[in-house]
Amino acid sequence: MITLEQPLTALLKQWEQERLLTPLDRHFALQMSALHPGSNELFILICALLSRQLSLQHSCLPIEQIDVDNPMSEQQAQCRITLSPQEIIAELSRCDAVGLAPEQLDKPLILDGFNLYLQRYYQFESRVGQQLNALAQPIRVSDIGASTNMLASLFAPTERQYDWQKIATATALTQKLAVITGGPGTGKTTTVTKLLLLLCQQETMTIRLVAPTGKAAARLSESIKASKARLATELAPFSDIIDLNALQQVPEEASTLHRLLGVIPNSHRFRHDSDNPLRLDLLVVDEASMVDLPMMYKLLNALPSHARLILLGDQDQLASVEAGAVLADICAGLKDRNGQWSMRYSQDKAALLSQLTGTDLNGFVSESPQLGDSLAMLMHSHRFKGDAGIGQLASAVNISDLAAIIQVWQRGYEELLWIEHQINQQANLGLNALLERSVAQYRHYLEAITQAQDAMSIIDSFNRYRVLCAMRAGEYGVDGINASITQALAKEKLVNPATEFYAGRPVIIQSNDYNLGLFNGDIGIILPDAHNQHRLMAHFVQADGTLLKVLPARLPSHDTCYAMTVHKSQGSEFSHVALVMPPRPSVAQRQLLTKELVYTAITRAKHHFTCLGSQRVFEQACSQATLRASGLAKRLWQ
Ligand SMILES: Nc1ncnc2c1ncn2[C@@H]1O[C@H](COP(=O)(O)OP(=O)(O)OP(=O)(O)O)[C@@H](O)[C@H]1O
Repeated sequence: MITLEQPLTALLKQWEQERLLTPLDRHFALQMSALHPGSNELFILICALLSRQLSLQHSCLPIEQIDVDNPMSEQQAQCRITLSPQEIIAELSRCDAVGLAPEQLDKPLILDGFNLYLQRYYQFESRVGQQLNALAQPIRVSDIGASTNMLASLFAPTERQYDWQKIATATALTQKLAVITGGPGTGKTTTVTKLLLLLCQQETMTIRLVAPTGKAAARLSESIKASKARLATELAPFSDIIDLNALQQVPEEASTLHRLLGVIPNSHRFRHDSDNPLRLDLLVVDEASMVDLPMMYKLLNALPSHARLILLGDQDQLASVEAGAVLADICAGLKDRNGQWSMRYSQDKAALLSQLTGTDLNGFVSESPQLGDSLAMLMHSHRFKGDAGIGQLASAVNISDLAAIIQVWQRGYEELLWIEHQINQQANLGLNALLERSVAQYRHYLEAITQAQDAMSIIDSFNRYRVLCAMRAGEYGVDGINASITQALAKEKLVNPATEFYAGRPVIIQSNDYNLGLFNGDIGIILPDAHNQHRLMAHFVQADGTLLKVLPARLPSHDTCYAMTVHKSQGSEFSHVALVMPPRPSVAQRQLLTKELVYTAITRAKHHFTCLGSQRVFEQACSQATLRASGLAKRLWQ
């Protein structure tokens, strides 16, 4: 069944030392074996593999994907499974600890076809699938003529064959669940603002706006405010058809998902759940790609049965930090075999949308539309004009087109800068060049502090530039780059890092502190207090745009933030982004370097994108797509 070069317990220990397993993975496997006496070595190995899958953010272990000749993918292949996947399944089915879905759900492990789950993750995934399928139902439009007129006023005719923003608005108007996806600047916020305006004209409803992090919530508030202001002017000529007073009912304040659901201190549960549903009629969730599977489960459970749900996000961005890739799974059914996106409507939906938008959508009718009626994709970026370097680079990376990527770099756009690692015996000249540029960029906000400018404008100035790293640890990770930038700034006498908290030190919060109102990912700067110049306070801009001041000693766990991970940058934008990729990544680091990571970093930049890297590593990263094992796409699309 399994051949081993050493006893399995010794191998597990060795794999932990080699970092192929986490201590938790090994303990989980041993604990499962202790709880289920008589379990064989195959079972223990499979438990370790399953736990490792979860540590790597997969939702399950697809048995077919186990490399039986080298299940742990270690260099010396000291373990072999002598069974086929079918035989492994048969063997697991006989284990007391394994239940077969959908009947035996009271066992710690659940086998669903070829996928093995921890019971909790099976519950998350199957319930999220059920809830999304149940939500994806049509809502009757009472006056189609009036809605058609309003849509025509909201969206000026375009030269393009399809106005996807208009189609997305019509989709969300007529469907209880709407998922509006698209890259940066494709108009997700503009579209949702128009939709909310339309709905607010038709009925009074309680609408809530949320995002996964405080930063993303603050950005959503800002975008909705800006979008409302633009609409008020743009739509003035149509005031006979559209009641612009309804714009006032469109909310501007966005909160975090945690705050919406109501955190219970020291508990994984929230105040709102199926027994105590949220009090709202419509919920908009921005940056939905950041929402992980357990969070989506809790959110859907707390949604009242009558409520509409609108998910906004970019399905091509990095998947959530925790398990799952819910948004990508929701969108998966729209991708054909060649990787091209295409809509997938039922006959009725295509007819209704065609009528409402005046665009013939019958070419997108599918015999098995599944979730397709709830999906809308915005395919045209208004931020990156067709010929702009950042937009072109992002698109080429997104489809892993190496020839196009090289061409974009070679065209020499002013907004793109490539810095190659140049390591000699003394130094890395590439790194030095990046540090020099970072000093020049950060100099602006640090000089603003000496000029005693107000905290808001200092924070604003700081937020124009950011260094992003692929990982935390190491010389080219957040830790190393932060140390190097601090040193470079100190050398220029722009900061004095002699003490832990010095004027100008930017900090990023690493955990939630509900009493202080500070959340994981919040970024602030240590500055002299305006009321007492001798006292240093950490200054943060909150989701509602107001300033929060906290005594540095009271800050929850935090780090310096001249550089931050690409993961933590999701939901933020900067005028200038500099991405640092390691020159010689280890095997573990190479797994992190994916096209989604590079794409997310590039699309955080509004005007300039710099990359410190080596061409080979950049190309390898762009060729590697994130794969998250999950059964959700199948539950939604088959
Ligand atoms: N149909 C349009 N025609 C012209 N400009 C547009 C259109 N839609 C959006 N824009 C502009 O494009 C910019 C981005 O729009 P918006 O903020 O709605 O996009 P988004 O997809 O939400 O962006 P992000 O990725 O930043 O969240 C805004 O300046 C907006 O005014």
